[in-house]
Amino acid sequence: MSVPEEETESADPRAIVELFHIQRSFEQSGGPIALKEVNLTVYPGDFLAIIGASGSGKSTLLNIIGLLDTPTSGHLYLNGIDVSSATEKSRNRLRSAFLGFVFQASHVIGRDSVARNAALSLRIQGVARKERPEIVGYWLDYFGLGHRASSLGKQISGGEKQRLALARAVASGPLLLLADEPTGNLDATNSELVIDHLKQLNAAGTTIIVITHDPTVAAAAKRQVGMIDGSLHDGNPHIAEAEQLRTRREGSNRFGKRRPVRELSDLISDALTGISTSFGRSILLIVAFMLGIAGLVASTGISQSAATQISEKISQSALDEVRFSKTVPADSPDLEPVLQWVEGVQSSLSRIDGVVGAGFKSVLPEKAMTISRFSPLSLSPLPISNTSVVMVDQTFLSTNDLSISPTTPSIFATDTPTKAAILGRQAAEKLGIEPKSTGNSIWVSGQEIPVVGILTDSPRDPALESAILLSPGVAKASYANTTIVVRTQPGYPAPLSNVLASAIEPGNPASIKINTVGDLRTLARGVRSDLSILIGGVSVILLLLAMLSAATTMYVSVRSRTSEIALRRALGSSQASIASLFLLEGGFMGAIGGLLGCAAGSSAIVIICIAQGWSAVLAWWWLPAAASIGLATGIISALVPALIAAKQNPAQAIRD
Ligand SMILES: Nc1ncnc2c1ncn2[C@@H]1O[C@H](COP(=O)(O)OP(=O)(O)OP(=O)(O)O)[C@@H](O)[C@H]1O
Repeated sequence: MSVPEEETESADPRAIVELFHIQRSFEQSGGPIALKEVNLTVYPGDFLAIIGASGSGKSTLLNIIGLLDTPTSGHLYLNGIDVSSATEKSRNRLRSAFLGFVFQASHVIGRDSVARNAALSLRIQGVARKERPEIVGYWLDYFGLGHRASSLGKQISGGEKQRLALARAVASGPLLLLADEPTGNLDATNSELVIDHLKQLNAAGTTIIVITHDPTVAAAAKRQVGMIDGSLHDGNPHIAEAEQLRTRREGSNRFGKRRPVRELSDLISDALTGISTSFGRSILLIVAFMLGIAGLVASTGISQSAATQISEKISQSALDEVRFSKTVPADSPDLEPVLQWVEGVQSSLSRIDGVVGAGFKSVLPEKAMTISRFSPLSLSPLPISNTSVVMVDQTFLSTNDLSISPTTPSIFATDTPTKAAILGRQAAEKLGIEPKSTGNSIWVSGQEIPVVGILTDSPRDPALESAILLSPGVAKASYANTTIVVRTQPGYPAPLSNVLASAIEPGNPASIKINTVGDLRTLARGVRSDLSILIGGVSVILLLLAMLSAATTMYVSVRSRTSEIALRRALGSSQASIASLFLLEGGFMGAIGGLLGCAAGSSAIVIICIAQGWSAVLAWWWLPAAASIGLATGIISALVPALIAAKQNPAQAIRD
């Protein structure tokens, strides 16, 4: 923007507003040249009416004087300061310190009280909380609204709203009051009231520029200028007792100079009011965050509880158990040689110090046999699935602390040809066999096998409670995963694991794979992390969905609050404080969702653990962690809506 040197020098130090060759063109956005070479000087104490036909450029001029819009070229001075190229930040500060606005629409915030609406400009200006009631009280009384102070903005009449807009505009003590069609929406009586108030304010020292179609308003002003097609007519400077009036601004000056204070509590209370206004919308968002975070908490807690459970059981076995397995060649799947090998191993182990007993366990692949409750000949078989089938021997049963009802049967010895089955508690349930009933049998690959007992508890190997245990000989073949579980005296597993392989297979110790409990601990950790990855993954997806829906809802909310945002900007709110308002709203909803999610997730953990008979793992720090995650996700989802709100053009938004 280039301005001739002499014009810059000609700035009149007594003027409150000076415009030199101001142009505003909307040609780039397909619009007209709204202002052409406008020159205007306004002195303190002036009451200037700008009159003109619709579309002549009045609002554009007022927006430029009010620093809501920038001219395409020309120079603008406010109170002697060249603001033509002022930064966004100083324009905000100048608006808040020097200017008051009244628009055709009163832009009263319906959900806030009348007093809170009137205090908006003071909050933005940074007037301390404790000083506000006196100022607000004075101006509400001045405009005849003292008795409505605690009513909601939406409860007062149109005339009262416009007087409230006047109170809000002058409460911050502006040097210059800009009014854009202030009586445009009012009936004759209310228009008269507003005109009287404008006159009184001017008489008390407030400089006023009003744009209007209304001849009564124009007549009330001390000076009128016409606007035709973007040019001012009779816009010559008119000095109105400038020096006396400069010192006569009674109402605005009565409260003296104030040091601005940024009250965080204002931002917080604005954000909370925003949340409570659209209560239903806020509740839905909070529930969305709650579900995501409840899932995260539950996944952490359930996987930790499960892992603790497994670890406890493994720790029990840690002191007195070694497992080893031998790979059976795939081309020799016959059971007989395996059983002979097991017997040989058992007899050599019985000579080793510290060995209490060595049981045999072979997990049979599900596909190798069909299991059903009834004879496949009498009924079409309804094979059960997802149940592991394990072949075990007598020693395994007696050395693994199993609780079997009615009693531990002795017919599982490897040298006894008897075929029998013991059903894990959960497998019996699946097959429809009552725990206390006797004389049952099941069908395994077409042969009837009597059920000799129900396994009610297996603390060392909990997986057996959902398995079917068969005696040796039921299956025709053995399979690759045959394990010998050696129960030792306490403290023996470690030294034994070093010597077992060569004691059993002196010729080929490498064919024996020893599993110490340490390996199982790694397995338990693996189980825990797999479980938490699975549940945690689902929760993260839930949380992302919550963020997406929060972002969409907040975007809609920004769109519906255009007028409020524009008003705040007009009163001097910075882009950053508009953005922080929405970020804080998102953050609050996220944090509340996080706290509720923590409560819901912890309850889920407790319920699941009680049902499983586990001890629940809960930690106090989940509460602050969940609140922080909620806060962070809430803020992240509010980012885009907050940026959109902050970037809103106030001049455009006021028109909308
Ligand atoms: N953001 C914009 N983009 C394009 N054109 C615009 C924009 N703002 C204003 N205009 C145009 O500039 C011209 C002047 O508009 P302005 O609103 O200042 O007139 P006005 O005298 O205040 O009219 P009214 O009395 O009806 O409010 C109009 O032709 C208008 O369409």
